Amino acid sequence: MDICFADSTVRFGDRIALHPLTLTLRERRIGIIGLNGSGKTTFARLINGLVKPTSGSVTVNGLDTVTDDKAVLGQAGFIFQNPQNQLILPIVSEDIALGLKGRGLSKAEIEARTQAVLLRFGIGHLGSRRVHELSGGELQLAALASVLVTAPDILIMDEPTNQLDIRNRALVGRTIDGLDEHVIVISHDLDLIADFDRVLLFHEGRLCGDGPPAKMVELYREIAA
Ligand SMILES: Nc1ncnc2c1ncn2[C@@H]1O[C@H](COP(=O)(O)OP(=O)(O)OP(=O)(O)O)[C@@H](O)[C@H]1O
Repeated sequence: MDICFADSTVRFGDRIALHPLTLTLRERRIGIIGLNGSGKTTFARLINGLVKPTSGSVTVNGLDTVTDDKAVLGQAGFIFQNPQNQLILPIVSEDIALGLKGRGLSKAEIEARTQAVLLRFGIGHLGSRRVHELSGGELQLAALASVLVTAPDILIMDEPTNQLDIRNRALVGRTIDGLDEHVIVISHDLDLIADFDRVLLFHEGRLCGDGPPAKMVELYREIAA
């Protein structure tokens, strides 16, 4: 994985959501922390092209998020804060299979891959369930399966343990630990990112810390005080 921000900025009208930023990300587990409104989601959305830089550029494995936007979406999967908004078909397995449509795969191959990804996350029993009946933890795992079935190199998760109880937080944490993919996680749950390789700290639209988790959490507590 190679994600490069080159003097990238984001403005929404008069508001600067992200001040000029230049950095390269290569680590397998990257956490993003900071106060509400500090620019974390904007930064993460730049990676898969959901937000385009107002100036500067962002490239993912050499692909530009503006000019190669479709290819970038194939490299970087995004799991939104509310996974129920992401799962659009009523039945879990139908939703997972949806990501594989239009790729020239046979029906049998789509079914096999859907089943394989459900088993990978230990949620084979959820395949035939209705999305709106799932618990928060089950929804998070179903969303994970629906994104990872398309085999992205990078997975970006926006507050994956938000609204989860202590048991489901641990489950999602263990699941992230076991993933082969590169993972970038935005989180207010500081335990979740405690063992990550690198943590980025945002404040008022600027990257104000970049380092190991313990150090960045300490700096974050100073900023928040
Ligand atoms: N589409 C948009 N239009 C206008 N302003 C926006 C838009 N998206 C984000 N912003 C603004 O940009 C700033 C950064 O927002 P962002 O969502 O990136 O913060 P965040 O750190 O992810 O916050 P939180 O922890 O609350 O989710 C905020 O001031 C926000 O209001």
